[in-house]
Amino acid sequence: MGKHKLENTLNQIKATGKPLFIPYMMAGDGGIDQINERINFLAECGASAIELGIPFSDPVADGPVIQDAGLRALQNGTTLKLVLDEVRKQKESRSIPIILMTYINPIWNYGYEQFAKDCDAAGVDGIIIPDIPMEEEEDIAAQLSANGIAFIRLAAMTSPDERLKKIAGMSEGFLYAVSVSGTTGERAQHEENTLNYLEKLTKLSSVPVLAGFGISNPDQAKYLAAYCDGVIVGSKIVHLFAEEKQTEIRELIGETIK
Ligand SMILES: O=P(O)(O)OC[C@@H](O)[C@@H](O)c1c[nH]c2ccccc12
Repeated sequence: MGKHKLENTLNQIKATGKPLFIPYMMAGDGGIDQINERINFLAECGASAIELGIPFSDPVADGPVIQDAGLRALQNGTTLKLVLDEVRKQKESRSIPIILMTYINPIWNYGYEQFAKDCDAAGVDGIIIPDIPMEEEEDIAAQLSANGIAFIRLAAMTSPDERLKKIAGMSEGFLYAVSVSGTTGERAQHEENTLNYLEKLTKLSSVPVLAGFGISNPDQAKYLAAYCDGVIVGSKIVHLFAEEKQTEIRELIGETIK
């Protein structure tokens, strides 16, 4: 058994032989009252866990689709506090792990210790912070660890092997293998060396490895998932929710994990 519930849940799904599928959704896009509704919908579609984005004014890793969704969410008055309140309401009835994706600035404003406690109280299983370098993560890592929350690390294709090894060894819950160079968003195809990179990370990592960035259809998802444990899909899901194309979301997830 792994140290975190998130890792154990993902490993149980992995043991069924199906690829893991983690959809990303922007909290507050479509309204704050849609947060729990969309989480339930994605769970019912067969998602393995949910990556829930906290909108932020300066989202350096986000491509245009997610940036726009973040703007809409901010205009709806979405804040980290409101999202945690919503997620907490559903804690007892929720059957799927929740991972928060937030830049470090909103966590800093909230206070590291309070943030970690409130995440735990809301039943948040893991955290992704894309803009904190490994060298500066000690304080937030300590608070997350004290509250049993998995700190998911991001691996980059441009990192040398030594660094990848270190990141893979540190990641909790799963390892996020960023599979393009650049920001989030749909891509027609992935570079050929992505496959070697995923294979390498899968060998290095003791937690599940999921590929994310640039994936928007079941063929791409299955192609990459054959070299790791599963995929994360963001922009495509965000885009389909914004157009209220829930049926297409169901097909995308269903086709990938079938
Ligand atoms: O949108 P894409 O290309 O499908 O990529 C997933 C991504 O959106 C999601 O995981 C995410 C959204 N914002 C991020 C910032 C950093 C890392 C990851 C993310």
